[in-house]
Amino acid sequence: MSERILIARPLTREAFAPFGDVLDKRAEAARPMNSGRALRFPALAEACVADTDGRVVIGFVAAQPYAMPLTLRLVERHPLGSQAFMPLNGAPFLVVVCPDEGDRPGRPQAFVTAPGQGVSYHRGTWHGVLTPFGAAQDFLVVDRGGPGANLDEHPFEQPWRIHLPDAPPHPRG
Ligand SMILES: NC(=O)N[C@@H](O)C(=O)O
Ligand code: NI
Repeated sequence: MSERILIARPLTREAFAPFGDVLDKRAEAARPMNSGRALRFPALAEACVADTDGRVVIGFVAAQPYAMPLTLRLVERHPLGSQAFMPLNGAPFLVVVCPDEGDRPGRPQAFVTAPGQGVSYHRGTWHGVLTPFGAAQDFLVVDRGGPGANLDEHPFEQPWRIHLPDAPPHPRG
């Protein structure tokens, strides 16, 4: 069976809207604060928890890079809360999401963030795990803490090979 190949495309708010929010201060009207010595971008997204036992937590992830093209073998979702990743450096990273089709992930969609962008997955969005490439990357993560099962995983019978844009699936020539 031939490989299933996907080419990632640049992340846009519109394309990502069914899956989550793009954290991008450029898309927000800034408000001056502290007597104008600082600018606040008030709400890039809203963190949510779906249950009273949950709470929103802020964490830190030091993530190792993945080789590209990525072999995507599994996606996951968090049914009890949203999950946001904001890189602490200006490097892009790979984001893979899937629509939900009858409680199973549909065809993946792959995106590459612009430098300085982060993402916040809506509660229950199927997504690949955090995927830096090229170099290790640190992230702030905002998601749900608390008791209960907040992780569903779905392994693919056949993996996907995900290529970065303008990286041909097969070398030319
Ligand atoms: N498990 C965890 O904190 N990370 C994953 O959910 C992920 O999306 O990378
Ligand atoms: Ni996750």
